[in-house]
Amino acid sequence: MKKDKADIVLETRQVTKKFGGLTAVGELDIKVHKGEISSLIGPNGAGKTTVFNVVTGIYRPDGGNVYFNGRIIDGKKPHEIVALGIARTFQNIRLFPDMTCLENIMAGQHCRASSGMWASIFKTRCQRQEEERILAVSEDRLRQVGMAPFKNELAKNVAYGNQRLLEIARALASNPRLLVLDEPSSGLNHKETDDLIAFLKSLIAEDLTLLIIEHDMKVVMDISDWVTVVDEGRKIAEGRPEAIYNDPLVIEAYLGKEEDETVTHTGNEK
Ligand SMILES: Nc1ncnc2c1ncn2[C@@H]1O[C@H](COP(=O)(O)OP(=O)(O)OP(=O)(O)O)[C@@H](O)[C@H]1O
Repeated sequence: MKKDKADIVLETRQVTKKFGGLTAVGELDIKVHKGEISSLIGPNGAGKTTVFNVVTGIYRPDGGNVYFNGRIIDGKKPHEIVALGIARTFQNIRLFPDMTCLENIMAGQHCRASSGMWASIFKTRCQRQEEERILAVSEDRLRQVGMAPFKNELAKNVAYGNQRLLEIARALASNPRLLVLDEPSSGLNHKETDDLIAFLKSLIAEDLTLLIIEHDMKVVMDISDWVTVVDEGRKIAEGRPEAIYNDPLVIEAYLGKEEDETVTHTGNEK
């Protein structure tokens, strides 16, 4: 299927990020199309998380640009990028363990109410409305990921799979157009992974676009419309999942790093 240029939500053009003498990402071009699930895959240390950190404003690239809906966004601060419509989750769960599930989602949203002496002493009407809005959105998102019954549970007391869902709910609460997920299935069992896949696919129906780092090839094959493969910071392949799965360069990149045991080929992926 031919891809329409006008549908590109996110694009990196010649993005480079170095750490001292190490080029973690080198002259990387990736495109993410609207309404699709794109996966970024590659062996350990290939540069995937660094790409995410550049896209979400944690790092400024040393070269190249990042475009979101046609506008350059590199150099912007992480919260500015969230405000533009990109939300993310992290490889390692980053929740507030001693806050409830609902509070975790609420804490992820910035109160935009006016500040100042009077506003800080008396809650202004505007502030109250903002708090009510945040509460409603947070409850909605908790419901959406099926975690409404855990609303008042401390985050540290819910199952690992639910903690991952909670992070996604928190990202969704900022009402993104692009959701960027770093290894969302990591640590999940088969049932949780299947549920997650179904849930992520359902987000596409909501007009969202997804960019995912994923190590489990079964998940990649099942979920992706488009796959970009990086190795040592460089793009080595991109295409539909079936083509990627059979690409000799990709197979070599993974087999060459077999000891990493990062890719789970089950044989049922096709
Ligand atoms: N803050 C940093 N300082 C120095 N080197 C870094 C930093 N972040 C990443 N690197 C290095 O950059 C390279 C790419 O790392 P990155 O985490 O982006 O890879 P990855 O593909 O996400 O790996 P994994 O699959 O293991 O998470 C690695 O060699 C890593 O050690």
